[in-house]
Amino acid sequence: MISARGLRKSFGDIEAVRGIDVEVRRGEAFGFLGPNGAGKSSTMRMVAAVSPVSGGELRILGMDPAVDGPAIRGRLGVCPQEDTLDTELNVRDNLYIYGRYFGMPKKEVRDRVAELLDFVQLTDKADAKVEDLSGGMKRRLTIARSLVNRPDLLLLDEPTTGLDPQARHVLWDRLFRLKQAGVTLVITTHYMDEAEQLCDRLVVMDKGLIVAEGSPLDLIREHSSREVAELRFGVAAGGGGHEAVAEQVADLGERVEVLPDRLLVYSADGEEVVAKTLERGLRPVATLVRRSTLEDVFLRLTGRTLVD
Ligand SMILES: Nc1ncnc2c1ncn2[C@@H]1O[C@H](COP(=O)(O)OP(=O)(O)OP(=O)(O)O)[C@@H](O)[C@H]1O
Repeated sequence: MISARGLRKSFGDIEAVRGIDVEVRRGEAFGFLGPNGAGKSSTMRMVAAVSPVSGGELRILGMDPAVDGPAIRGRLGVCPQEDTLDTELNVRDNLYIYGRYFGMPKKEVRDRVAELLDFVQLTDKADAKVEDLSGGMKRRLTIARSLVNRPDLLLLDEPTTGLDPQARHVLWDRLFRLKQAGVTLVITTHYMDEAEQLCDRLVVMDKGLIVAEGSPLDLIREHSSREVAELRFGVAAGGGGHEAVAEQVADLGERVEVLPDRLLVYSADGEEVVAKTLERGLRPVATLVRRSTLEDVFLRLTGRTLVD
């Protein structure tokens, strides 16, 4: 569906995307995971054929965006980072106008709008003003709008940023259903839980480059341990702070990361790390044992957290 080789994007001196290779296959949910400024949106805008490629090669649905931009845009669904709904129009008309824009006959658009309102669970809001919708409803309406032309490929730029947990879950459920219906999804996110929930495969981006690629599970297996023991010490406990304690527990795991407020000890058995820490007379004020996540993968590969 998408094939990129050495893809680049520059804005003057700023190199937002510095040569990336990506293959997105039909029917998969593919993610671009990375912190703010990693180059995800810049990549997405090139894939949406709305921002010219600065270097390398890009094919979308087998076409070259420099030549076939309008044809590509006609077959894509795009859900941008910011809602760009028409606040003058009600919910139904936001979809209707969009369908007409694609040149669909009136009757067909009306049927499609009804179908989409049902899909995004906004049928009872059809006559409501956009400004009266919650953030989650607006996002769902934006997704419905991006589906008007029955795209094979749907691009979602940070679909759940700013939504509360419940609204995020509702949205994830809708996206999951789209995937089941055979729509290829490309998602950018800086939420590792979103990437884990939705993506079959993903690339981890940092500073315009891809630093890792694979399924969420493979990436975790490859770059992290099974479990992580998080140890938080009081300021006085270690004398030299978490750095000093880190040296005393370094042999308990495969690796230790020192964050400003806690230590992360990577090991196959986190409970054992906690037990041995206590045996050594160290007294953390809080402990937590959890499984490794994509956040740990990102920390391992870049030395930073996704929200840095
Ligand atoms: N139109 C633009 N003009 C100048 N610089 C830009 C432009 N768009 C993006 N950039 C810069 O390119 C880099 C990558 O930005 P981009 O928006 O692609 O990252 P991102 O991973 O999507 O981050 P975010 O999550 O904040 O959207 C950043 O340094 C950004 O400031």
